[in-house]
Amino acid sequence: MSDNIILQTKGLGISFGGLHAVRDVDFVLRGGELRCLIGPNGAGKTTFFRLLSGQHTPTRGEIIYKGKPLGNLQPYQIARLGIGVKTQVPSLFEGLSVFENLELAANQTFSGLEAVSIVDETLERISLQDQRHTICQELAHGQRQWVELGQILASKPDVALLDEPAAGMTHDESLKTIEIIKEITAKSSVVVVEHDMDFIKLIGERVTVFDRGEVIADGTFKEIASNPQVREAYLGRKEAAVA
Ligand SMILES: Nc1ncnc2c1ncn2[C@@H]1O[C@H](COP(=O)(O)OP(=O)(O)OP(=O)(O)O)[C@@H](O)[C@H]1O
Repeated sequence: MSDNIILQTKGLGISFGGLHAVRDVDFVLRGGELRCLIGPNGAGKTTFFRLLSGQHTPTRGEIIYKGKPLGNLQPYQIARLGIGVKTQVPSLFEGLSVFENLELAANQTFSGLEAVSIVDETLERISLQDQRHTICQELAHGQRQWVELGQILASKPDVALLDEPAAGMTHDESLKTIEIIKEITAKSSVVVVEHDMDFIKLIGERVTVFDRGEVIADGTFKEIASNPQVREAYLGRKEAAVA
């Protein structure tokens, strides 16, 4: 892997009919990096995320993971290669406990006592030690999101793709979520897709901005917040201004 690049796209694109939802995207994620993807509604963030996770097949370009083209793999095959995904659609086993859900995730990579010890450690990191035997369907919204992030923590993938991990959370829950994401980054390179600017500002890491399917800016939050093209992309759609 040159320059510690773990995941890369070259000229990546997908069209739906005549609409270029993602167009000619060159993207580089390095080992240990936490990258945020933002953009106004319809910018192509989720579509790009789905291309990376195998939920969509590119119509152009390629995705290179650990130096090799991914090809047209199914999501489960991509997961087996070490790319963990948290989508907006809940993926918990509702009738199982928090512990059991985390154990299933840990067992993707670890077994026996090691897996159990990783689950214990994960319960602490997501602050749900007291809910270890609670059935997931009884959890509050924020806690469910944390169990899903805990599944990523427990399986320790090489790359973690997180789509709107703080959706529907209170401010305090979002702060806890940022802590968990930083814990994930200790073991995995992470991509976070998010439309909430305050959340991105609080994460305080490098940001890539999408608009109309293309990358229009890349840099620190401060850099992208003062970028005229980024401000135009947001303000032009009468959405929240970049703070
Ligand atoms: N399966 C699909 N078929 C047709 N058009 C699609 C499909 N998925 C996405 N699109 C279109 O592609 C464009 C990009 O959508 P996408 O959901 O990726 O944007 P986004 O940046 O994630 O926006 P949001 O923040 O609103 O979720 C939009 O115009 C959307 O309507």
